[in-house]
Amino acid sequence: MNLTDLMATIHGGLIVSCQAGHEHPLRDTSTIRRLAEAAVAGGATAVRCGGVGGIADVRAVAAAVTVPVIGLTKRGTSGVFITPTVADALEVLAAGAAVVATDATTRPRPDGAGLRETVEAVHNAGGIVMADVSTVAEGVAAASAGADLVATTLSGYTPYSPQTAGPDLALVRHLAAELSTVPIVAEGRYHRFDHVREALEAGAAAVVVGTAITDPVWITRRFADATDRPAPVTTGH
Ligand SMILES: CC(=O)N[C@H](C=O)[C@@H](O)[C@H](O)[C@H](O)COP(=O)(O)O
Repeated sequence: MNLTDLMATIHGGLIVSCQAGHEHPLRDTSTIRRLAEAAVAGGATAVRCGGVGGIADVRAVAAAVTVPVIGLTKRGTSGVFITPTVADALEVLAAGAAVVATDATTRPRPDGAGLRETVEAVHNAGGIVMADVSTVAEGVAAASAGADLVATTLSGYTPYSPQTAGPDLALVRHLAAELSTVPIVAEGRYHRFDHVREALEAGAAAVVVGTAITDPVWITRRFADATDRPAPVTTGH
C-alpha cells in the first residue's frame, strides 16, 4: 500500500490501538485479533497493534482484518522502546503491517541507526513510516528524516514533554501548523468523543484511540471509581 492509498482510507477517521500489556487479562494474541475485528466492525479505518505482543500480534491481526495495520514492537519501557531497531521495523513489515510505527524522538536508538536510516530501510521494503514523537521539534526532525506520518504518541511519555492527564491537543495544533505536507496523527490519552473532534479540528488527519476502547480494565475502573467501592489496584494497558 502507498501513502496516497493509506490516506484515502484513514483521512478524517478513527484508528484503534489494540494492545495489552504483559500482566493484562487480555494479553493473548487471538484475543487481540478479536479486539481488532471488533474495532473494524465498529468503524476503525485502521488498526494499530503489536506492542508487547510483538510480531505475533501484528501477523494475526494483519491476516484477519481488511483495513491497514500499523504495526509496532515494544522492547522495555524506557528510552527508545517502540520499534527501536531497523531489524524490528523490517520484521513488523514482514508480518503484514502496511505502516511501521517507530519512536522518532532524537534519543539514541539501541542499534545506533538514525531515524533516517530506519525510514529508508522501511521505504526500501515497501512500507510506510509513522513517526511517534513527543514534541514539535521531534516532529519537524522526523518529517525531514523522511517519515510519512507524524503521531503525537509519545507526548507525556518522555521526561521533557508536557505530562498532561488528557491528550496533547496543543502538539497536534502546532505540528499541523509546522508541517504542511506530512499528515499528523493525534494519539495518546484520547478518552473523550469531544477530544477526538477537537483533534480533527486542530489539523489531525486521523485520531488513534487505544485504552478507552480496548481496555476493559480501565473502562471498568472508571465506573467503579464512581461508586462507593473504587477499584483497589491498577493494571496497565
Ligand atoms: C506510550 C505508548 O507506549 N503508547 C503505545 C503505543 O502504541 C500504546 O500503549 C497506547 O495505548 C497507544 O499509543 C494509544 O494510546 P491510548 O491508549 O492512550 O489511547
